[in-house]
Amino acid sequence: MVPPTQSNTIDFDAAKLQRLGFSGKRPPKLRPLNLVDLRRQLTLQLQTSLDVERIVGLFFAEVQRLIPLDAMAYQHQSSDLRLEYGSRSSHSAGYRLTHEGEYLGELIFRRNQRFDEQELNQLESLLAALLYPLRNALLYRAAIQSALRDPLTDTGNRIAMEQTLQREVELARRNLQPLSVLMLDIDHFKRINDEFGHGTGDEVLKAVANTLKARLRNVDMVFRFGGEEFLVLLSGTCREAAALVGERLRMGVLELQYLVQGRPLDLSISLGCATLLPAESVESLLRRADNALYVAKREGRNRLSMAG
Ligand SMILES: Nc1nc2c(ncn2[C@@H]2O[C@H](COP(=O)(O)OP(=O)(O)OP(=O)(O)O)[C@@H](O)[C@H]2O)c(=O)[nH]1
Repeated sequence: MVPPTQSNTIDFDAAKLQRLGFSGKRPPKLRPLNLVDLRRQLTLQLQTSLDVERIVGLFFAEVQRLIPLDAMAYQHQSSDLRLEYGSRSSHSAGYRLTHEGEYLGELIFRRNQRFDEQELNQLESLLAALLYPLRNALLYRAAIQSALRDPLTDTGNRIAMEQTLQREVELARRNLQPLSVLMLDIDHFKRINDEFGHGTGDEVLKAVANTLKARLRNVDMVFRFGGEEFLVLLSGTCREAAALVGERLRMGVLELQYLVQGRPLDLSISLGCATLLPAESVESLLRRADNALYVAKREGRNRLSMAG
């Protein structure tokens, strides 16, 4: 398939920035500004986006209209954000950002030349323009992430699964790369619930999900899409490699030492594996994986079955 050359979507962020005299394709050197003008301009520009990377990148570029920098780093661990701009250099000025007591991350400015007192004061003044937009962008990011995650197992939810699958299948086709999926289900899970209660059932779900994540390279590709059903998306993975991953996951759950009331609980999973065929739809891929899972269950559970 040929990649689209034209898009009908409008990037509102970019359009707004352009109206404010700031386009993504910036000239190499921007006109210097004084502190008051730069702060005013920053306040306007930083409000144009809810994307943390965009806001922090914009801040780095604009600050240099007043204060030369070689690099800047930003991190916010709980949001899994670590951004680096420019190249490492010897001197640094670091700030712990907070807004009304709320932690907003750490920002470090770097340069080969020491920062003087006046520059530090100016940096602090400019940082004030960053706080509100950054806080809003972090909140937005958290909201998006929680809308796409299953809170019990901290894996992707069904919406995330559908979005990611669609995107990855299109990419696989465009780049002529293989893609496989593993659909898996905990064996006799109903018995665990019936015998030990739903609380224990929930804990078992978490333990299985953690085992899957620990045994996979890209933990963002695990989705819980039904009660005790998970999907593992393996981009760039052919049938044989997917079978190896499936076996690794099966063994991982089998080896899980899960104790209930001091007694070990025997846990196992059944898996169905399907590899994307040329021109195949997402629905058909999932159907084949589901059929393979059904075969694994029918043939005795605790096994992997490959779709034809
Ligand atoms: N604790 C808990 N149980 C759930 C959750 N979602 C679904 N279930 C239960 O999962 C069980 C699924 O049972 P079945 O579909 O019969 O499958 P099974 O007992 O695993 O049997 P096989 O799949 O055939 O091996 C049901 O008892 C559901 O109530 C959940 O979020 N927490």
